[in-house]
Amino acid sequence: MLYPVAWHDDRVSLIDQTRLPTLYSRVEIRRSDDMAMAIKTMIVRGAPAIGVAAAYGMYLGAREIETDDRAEFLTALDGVADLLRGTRPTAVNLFWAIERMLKTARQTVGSVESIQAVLLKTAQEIQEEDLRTCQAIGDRGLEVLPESPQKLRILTHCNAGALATAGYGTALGVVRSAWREGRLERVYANETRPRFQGAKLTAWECVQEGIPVTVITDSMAAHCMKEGLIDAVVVGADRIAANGDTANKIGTYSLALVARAHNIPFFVAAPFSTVDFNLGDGAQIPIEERDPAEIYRIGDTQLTPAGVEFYNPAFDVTPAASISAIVTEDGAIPPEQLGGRIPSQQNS
Ligand SMILES: CSC[C@H]1O[C@H](OP(=O)(O)O)[C@H](O)[C@@H]1O
Repeated sequence: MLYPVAWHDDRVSLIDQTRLPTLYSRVEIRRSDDMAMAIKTMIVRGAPAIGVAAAYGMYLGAREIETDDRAEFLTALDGVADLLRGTRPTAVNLFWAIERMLKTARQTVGSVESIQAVLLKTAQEIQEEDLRTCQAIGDRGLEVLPESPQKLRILTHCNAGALATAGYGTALGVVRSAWREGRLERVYANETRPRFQGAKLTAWECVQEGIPVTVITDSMAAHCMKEGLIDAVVVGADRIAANGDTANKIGTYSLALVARAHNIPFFVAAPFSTVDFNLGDGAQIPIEERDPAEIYRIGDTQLTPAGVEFYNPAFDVTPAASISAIVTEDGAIPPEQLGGRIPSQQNS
């Protein structure tokens, strides 16, 4: 099993996803500011993985606070939360994980040391919960994939795999479950400009497990669907509004429109924890804009002339009406029914 975030004795170990696929390496994180930087620079990325990393970042920050005074400790912990909140704005998992750690600290009676101990345990619970959730999503996805005598060809976008979660993956979790059950012919992986998460990360995960994978450029996806090469599209999510509108990697929206035009089922695979029931629709989802250098530079190669301007939104929002179903750990839900599933206390 692939774990992008792992706790070892006194530190967090992250797979450095900026070095894959050419180099598998792990970065050791001992401080909250280093964890914040790791999230911002996408050493660790993917909504659930970001939530797990932020939870450990909260513990690392709590460990740095040198006071025995409870009030002083909780005030300083708020500062750690602000540091981590400032990393990336779209993945809701980051924010609920931070809030859950803060709530745990406030509700824990006893010494600062005892609060710190509970915070580490809570971060580990968030990680373990996400792994179980992803495995459930993967298996529940089997219930909605097209029934076919032939094995399926599933198109996915970006990386919603083990690398983007505590392990196993959401969209790629569905792929893993289909592969395990002998229902998958191959994955078509959109390369996913500008950071190439599909070409670099999804393809790497598939190759590690012997899952046949065809990498295509984003601009080829519509042609592949039109040519009958794709049986289903399964993607992840960074934040889902209560009406089912879904924010995911830039390029997801156009995939959904083309899939619908060709009557190809389009599924979002995501844990309930990615649903932000505080947002009525997708227009309210904050969309991260990243460094334009991601567009104009690949390695040492400059792609554009001087004098041009850039626009680099990292996500777009797919309307609920373009989504066939949202596959959660509790099964597939028509997006329009999501609002009726508000949990008693979301991510408490
Ligand atoms: C399992 S959801 C992963 C989700 O996060 C990715 O974004 P990024 O690589 O920028 O963190 C992408 O939207 C994936 O679908």
